[in-house]
Amino acid sequence: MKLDIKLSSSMFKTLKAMTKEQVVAQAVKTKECNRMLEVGNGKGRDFLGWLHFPSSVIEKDMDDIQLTANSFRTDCEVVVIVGIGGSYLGARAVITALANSFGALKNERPVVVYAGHNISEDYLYELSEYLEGKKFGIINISKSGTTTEPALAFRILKKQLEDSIGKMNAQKHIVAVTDKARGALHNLAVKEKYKTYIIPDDIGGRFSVLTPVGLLPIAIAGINIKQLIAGATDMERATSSDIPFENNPAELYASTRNELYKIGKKIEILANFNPKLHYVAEWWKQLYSESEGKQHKGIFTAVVDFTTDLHSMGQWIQEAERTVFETVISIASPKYKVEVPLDSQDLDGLNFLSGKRVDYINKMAELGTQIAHVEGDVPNIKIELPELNEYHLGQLLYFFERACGISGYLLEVNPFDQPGVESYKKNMFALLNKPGFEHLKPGNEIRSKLYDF
Ligand SMILES: O=P(O)(O)OC[C@H]1O[C@](O)(CO)[C@@H](O)[C@@H]1O
Repeated sequence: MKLDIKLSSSMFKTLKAMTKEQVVAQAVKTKECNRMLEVGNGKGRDFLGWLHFPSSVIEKDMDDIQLTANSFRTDCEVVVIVGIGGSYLGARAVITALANSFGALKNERPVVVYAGHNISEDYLYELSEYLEGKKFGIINISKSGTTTEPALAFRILKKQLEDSIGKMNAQKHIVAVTDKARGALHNLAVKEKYKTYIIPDDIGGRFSVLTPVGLLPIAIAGINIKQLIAGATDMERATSSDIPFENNPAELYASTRNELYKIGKKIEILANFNPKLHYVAEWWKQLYSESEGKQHKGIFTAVVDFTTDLHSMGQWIQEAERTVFETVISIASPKYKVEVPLDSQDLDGLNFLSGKRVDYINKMAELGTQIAHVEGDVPNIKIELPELNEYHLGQLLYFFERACGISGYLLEVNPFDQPGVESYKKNMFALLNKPGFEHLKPGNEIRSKLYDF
């Protein structure tokens, strides 16, 4: 088996703040954490379904997802993916990475748009306005089935679709992805006879991209889900605890970032040099911050798109508090070729680059950034993908999931819960007078200090 994602062989030189020996010294403990995932005797053990999910996905299930996707591709000009957090970011990550950046403007169909990931009235108005008169479908994704943001968006979009094509036809253009037995979305889907896909009980939202949660929207966007799963399955094998520590990318990454955390590098910046990776980073941000940020511990996760953000965050990264390290996702070969043309007048002074590929210039920017940041005491981990395609993206997603589980155990937290997310929800429900939450209403005195409404 070919393992295509590699952590840079010069990684230990670029850590600067610590040595290879320091990381290798954690091999035994890291492997123990990886085994805890495999044996299922660690914290959050009821949520380990993602661990062997890629290798257990059956062809028949993928074919069924593909069939549903094909019917949406044929029938719809626009498909709205409704969801938030882990019920949306994975799909958006893969679709943004692999679809043409200007597909919608080139009239490629269906256009995939998103809703339910915010509570903006203006966003919903503009979305409804855009959908007016178009053939559209809705994929509504929520494991709990009760999350306010997607439930609200779905209620509005469902009405628009029913008003436009009638209730019976609307039923054929709505799919629910949710729990097999519980939650408002499950009940609604049964009542309305929607086609439904199940999110397994033992897979939490942020670990669900390789289940129907991610696979259905990704297939609707015309992306090969079998290749995605093939990549993830190979990475499942490559990160098993049987693989020696120094060849095991998930163990190496988990161990390195935890050692950096211990020496005061409290912030991890995930950087890319290709805007197509922006949502992969957003997905990673949720994965690691919800998994590790608890008990007053955990690395703070931040995302930058380079070179864009070198012209904004670059200053901070180079010279502010030395509490950051950087993980760079690098794509070895781009899909297309663009060369800098020769200009006889050279008014812009760029002829020194003529004949060079744009990617070569980008790679020099990447190397220059790595050298500058390492010299500025920002340790640098590089994750290299040979190219941006379904297979390597499948590898990358699984790699991050596996490393996240290991890393959470190294930090001695439960990487599979998110109790802190409930606090804002409780206050919001109380403020909105949701039945059952009245007693939690923040006191008027505190409210008057905080809010002006
Ligand atoms: O799929 P659901 O239940 O709507 O949850 C969406 C997201 O909300 C959270 O529960 C809290 O942010 C995440 O863990 C999850 O990914």
